[in-house]
Amino acid sequence: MASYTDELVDFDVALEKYDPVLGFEVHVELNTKTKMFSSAPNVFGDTPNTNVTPVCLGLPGVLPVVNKTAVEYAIMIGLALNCKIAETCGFARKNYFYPDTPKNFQTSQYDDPIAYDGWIDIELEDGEVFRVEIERAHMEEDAGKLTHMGGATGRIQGADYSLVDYNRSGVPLVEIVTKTIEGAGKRAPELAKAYVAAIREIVKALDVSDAKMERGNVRCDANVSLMPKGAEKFGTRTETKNVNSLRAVEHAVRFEIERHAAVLNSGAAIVQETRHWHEDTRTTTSGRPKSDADDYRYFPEPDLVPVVTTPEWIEELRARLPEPPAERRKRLQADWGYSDAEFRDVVNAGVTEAIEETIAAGTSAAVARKWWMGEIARLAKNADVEILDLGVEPATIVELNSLIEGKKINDKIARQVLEFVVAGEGTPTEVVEKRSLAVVNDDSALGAAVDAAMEAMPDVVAKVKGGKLQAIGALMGPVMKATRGQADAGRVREIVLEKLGIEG
Ligand SMILES: Nc1ncnc2c1ncn2[C@@H]1O[C@H](COP(=O)(O)OP(=O)(O)OP(=O)(O)O)[C@@H](O)[C@H]1O
Ligand SMILES: [Mg+2]
Ligand SMILES: [Mg+2]
Repeated sequence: MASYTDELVDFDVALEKYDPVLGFEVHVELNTKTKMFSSAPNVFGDTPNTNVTPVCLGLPGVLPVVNKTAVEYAIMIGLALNCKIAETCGFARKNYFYPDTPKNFQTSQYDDPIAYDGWIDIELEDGEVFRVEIERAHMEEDAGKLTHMGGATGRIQGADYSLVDYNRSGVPLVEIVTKTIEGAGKRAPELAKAYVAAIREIVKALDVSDAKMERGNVRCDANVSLMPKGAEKFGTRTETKNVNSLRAVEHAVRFEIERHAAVLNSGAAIVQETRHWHEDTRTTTSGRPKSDADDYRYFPEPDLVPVVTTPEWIEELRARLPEPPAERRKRLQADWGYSDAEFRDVVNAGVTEAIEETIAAGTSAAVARKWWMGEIARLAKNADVEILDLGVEPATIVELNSLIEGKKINDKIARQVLEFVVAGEGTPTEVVEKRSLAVVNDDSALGAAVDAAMEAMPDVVAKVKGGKLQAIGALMGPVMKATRGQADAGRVREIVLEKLGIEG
């Protein structure tokens, strides 16, 4: 048994002595209507054990059938990752015993993955583009979901009993495996996060997965090892399983680097094993030992025919690929004329599509950003929800903007109108009507308010008469008050000048 230490070495100190090597296995759940090898529905969140057929339960005598759409999605993922696509490939049985796998094997691919030898470019914060090479992307099926109940910690070892939901059993997966990644140095945690974010972005853009990490649609196993600087041979890796958020991927890699360094510094050896990630303590704990040649007793699946891909089919699928997300982002930023910081904020706020739709519906890029990143973001923050969860439609922004441009309301009132729209009071135009919020620019109403203000402030009037036109500003307060903020300021100024017989 290996010796462990709870000690950690400071990250920067660790990296003075060691070079990290990384490798990622990302499982992507496909959003096909049915499962990988059966007609059971592939739906998240249904009552446990309702979306199951004898095939996903592995009952005796059943025969699997490959889901063609799942194969197409796997090919599309391969193409998006610049992989070669196999002309023929088959499935294999990966044998292991665990209650989440009723067949006692997982149908996967072994030495002939559908896609192999690819790469993606990852842009790091320092602007450097880091190329991550893809070893393979292969098809397989998901296991059922175990929920560990009771016990002191609620974790596997501490649980009193476990529940299993086979709805997830047989859901189509694509596992994307990177080659070993060297040279990231201190940027290893950042690269880990950026890599998984890029994969998520790609499968989302392809629309082959719901890509929600919190639902487990995209799950990352992070392999980490350290080798002394200058060494040629890689160190022993650990594999932290099922890291399910971008932040967690970053933290898990960082933690393992700090932990490996401490173990190595103490003179002990790293044990090749799986590790569990704990979000609450931001630490990993030991899972099960795992050798490279883990004896899964892989053998070809006898019940499935090989998958044959024709060049025509592949080209047809290639034609379905969307613009690569990274290129799309560059194009949008250039089209919209946003600074790097402005664009980054928009991306981080998750409103890129909303802004795109708002512009398409008829506003300038500047106006779209002003609303989404300004007032809408503020309302979302106050309500403690995501911006998109407020449910503001691009059409609402276009309507508000045209009300402003048509001088029907001013900016300040427009912000109030938006609040009422968000509260469900109707469209901007309806709110303006219902609440009588339109700008007051008819001269009789404004004239009376101006008269009252001038009468109340004779000294201001004297200054204006004396040529200090900027003193008119002082009259604006009472006029706005009299019109509940709805006066057309430009028209007020004109009326004052008219009344005093001054040429504007
Ligand atoms: N010394 C190492 N340090 C860091 N990463 C490594 C090292 N050796 C291999 N890796 C990476 O670990 C990952 C191994 O994934 P792979 O799916 O091939 O095998 P596995 O983890 O043994 O099997 P399984 O799919 O059953 O988990 C790859 O991304 C590989 O590049
Ligand atoms: Mg693995
Ligand atoms: Mg793997």
